[in-house]
Amino acid sequence: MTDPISAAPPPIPLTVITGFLGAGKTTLLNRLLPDPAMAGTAVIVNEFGEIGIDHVLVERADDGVVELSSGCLCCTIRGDLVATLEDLLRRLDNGRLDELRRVVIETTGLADPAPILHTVMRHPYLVRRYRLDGVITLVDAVNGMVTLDTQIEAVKQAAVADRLVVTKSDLCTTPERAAALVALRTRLRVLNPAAPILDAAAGEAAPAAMLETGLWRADRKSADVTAWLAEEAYRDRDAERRRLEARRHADHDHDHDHGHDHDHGDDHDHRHDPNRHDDHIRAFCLATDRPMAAASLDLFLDLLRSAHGPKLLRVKGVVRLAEDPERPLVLQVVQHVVHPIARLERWPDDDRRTRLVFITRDLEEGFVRRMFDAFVGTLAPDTADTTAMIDNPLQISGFSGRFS
Ligand SMILES: Nc1nc2c(ncn2[C@@H]2O[C@H](COP(=O)(O)OP(=O)(O)OP(=O)(O)O)[C@@H](O)[C@H]2O)c(=O)[nH]1
Repeated sequence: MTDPISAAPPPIPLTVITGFLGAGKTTLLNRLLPDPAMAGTAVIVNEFGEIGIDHVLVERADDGVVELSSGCLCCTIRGDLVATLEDLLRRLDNGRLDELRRVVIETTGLADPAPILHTVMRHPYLVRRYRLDGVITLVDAVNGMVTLDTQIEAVKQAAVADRLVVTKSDLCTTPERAAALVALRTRLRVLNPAAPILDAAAGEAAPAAMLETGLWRADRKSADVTAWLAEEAYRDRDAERRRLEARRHADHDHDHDHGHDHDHGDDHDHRHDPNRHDDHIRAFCLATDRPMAAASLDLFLDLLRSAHGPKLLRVKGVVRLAEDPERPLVLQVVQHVVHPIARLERWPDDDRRTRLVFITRDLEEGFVRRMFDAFVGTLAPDTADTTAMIDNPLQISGFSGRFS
């Protein structure tokens, strides 16, 4: 595997901006694009419907805009997305484009970002020329709570984000709305413990806070594994989630006892639905000191992918391979697609453990942890060890030896 750090030309960072309908994606982009830090940025917008208002707004701020107007980016025009990304490279390579320092893709409000990421990760050429920098998800301070209650897509968008941007907090001027904003931020923190939450109205959603969120720092010379994985953020997450759930249920019981009507109009009581989509989302980090054989890693991921692919919203991590422990393998998984990003030349700091961050839907941490322990050789009672799993041909689905 080649190391993209040393390969030339360096891959172009790609940022995906998601957020539910009307969350403020175009508004934020328009505010960002004139910033000198955004020079050399191409924006790919897609339209839902015929009226190209997004296009007009964005084009005013930047010439390098390509509009995709044939439908929703996630389901109908991935071919167009590939063509657009290829065309940008062509224009760069033959000098028609002076520079291409970054590509920003604004998705429709309904889009699941995974297929967009797959488009690049699975394309043999694009994956060498572009690198995913990050997913930025916008959440509306006024409507966000109800959107999260009702739309699983919105929950997934928030869960997989590298940065969360709360918009329209300037409208939270009543005590009720201010309290609802606090509750929304708490909910987002539990849903996605690692992503910083930026307040757009307070000017926090600036390029410096939102870009270069990936593994590589701007100078491309070093990888910041600790910041990328934000492993420590996951440690308190479960306790916080349990605390929140207990409070929600207590409030729910209390409201029932007092016969409250839960329809509060604009102020949207966040406590009214005990079966919220969030309860299906898990975010956790697995770590081990023990080096992992390439075949074990391969098998571990293959088993997870083949049996539970759609439940793996996002996995990212570094792996200490038994065969080459000094050069960590960096990988990223989005649903069923595994993307080994690179082999680093050395560990960037003293922490040389394998660390994998998981964001899952309807996939319990305990299940993944037990499987992981078996593959790294940390045996627990009543758990199959790696040999048993490898010896059982029924378990080996699509074994490919990818990392050996
Ligand atoms: N008060 C306030 N209004 C905002 C803010 N951000 C966006 N808006 C308004 O919210 C509305 C929707 O904003 P857009 O930027 O069009 O939202 P979008 O996410 O691009 O919308 P779609 O493309 O339809 O998904 C517009 O009327 C914006 O002016 C904000 O921070 N504060």
